[in-house]
Amino acid sequence: MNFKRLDIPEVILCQPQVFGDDRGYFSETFKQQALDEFLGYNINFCQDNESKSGSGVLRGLHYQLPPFAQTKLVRVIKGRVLDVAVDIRKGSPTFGKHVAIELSETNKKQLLVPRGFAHGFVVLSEEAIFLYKVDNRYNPEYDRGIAFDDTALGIDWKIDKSHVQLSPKDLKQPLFEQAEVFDFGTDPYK
Ligand SMILES: Cc1cn([C@H]2C[C@H](O)[C@@H](COP(=O)(O)OP(=O)(O)O[C@H]3O[C@@H](C)C(=O)[C@@H](O)[C@H]3O)O2)c(=O)[nH]c1=O
Repeated sequence: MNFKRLDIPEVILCQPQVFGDDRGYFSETFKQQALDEFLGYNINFCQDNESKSGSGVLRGLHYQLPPFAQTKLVRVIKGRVLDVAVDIRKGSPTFGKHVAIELSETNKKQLLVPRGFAHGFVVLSEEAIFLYKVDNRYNPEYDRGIAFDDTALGIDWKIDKSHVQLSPKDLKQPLFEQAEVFDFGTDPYK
């Protein structure tokens, strides 16, 4: 597994090694020790999630407030998505900035999205199956969102807005300015 810090350095691109042969391929998709060594400490993932979505489905932007904030390790096993992480850590030098990266069944890239980031993705293929680990359990009372199309965030979702499909919840998410943000401290993974 190779790790690379992105423009917001706490967001980490994880690229697994793939061993192809006549049978197909083998790949380690998660290795606790490798991640711990890269970060210098341990993230305790406690829940695995999977979602399937059709073309144009956009889920996000979502986050949970402390004490239920979540680190997410996300990947795609079918299709391709544009994945976005927005820094909502009050006081952060990159507050309000985002990273966007294509994740697909072909490139096998994974994104480590820290606590204190709002996360979302849009499906660019006919269908996508999205898998992710989280390090804190789901708690709907602490679940929050931000409007994906808030111009203050300036996210290019690489898809015509008329093709975007949202859940009823995501249709009425607040603007970033109105969103509940929090000081997540200096170490977003802890
Ligand atoms: C996220 C989640 C949802 N649910 C339930 C609640 C609801 O009935 C149903 C669908 O929930 P949602 O509409 O919130 O699902 P979804 O829009 O897929 O929410 C997800 O979006 C992506 C972008 C994320 O980053 C995730 O953390 C999560 O917020 O599943 C759980 O039981 N556990 C969970 O961990």
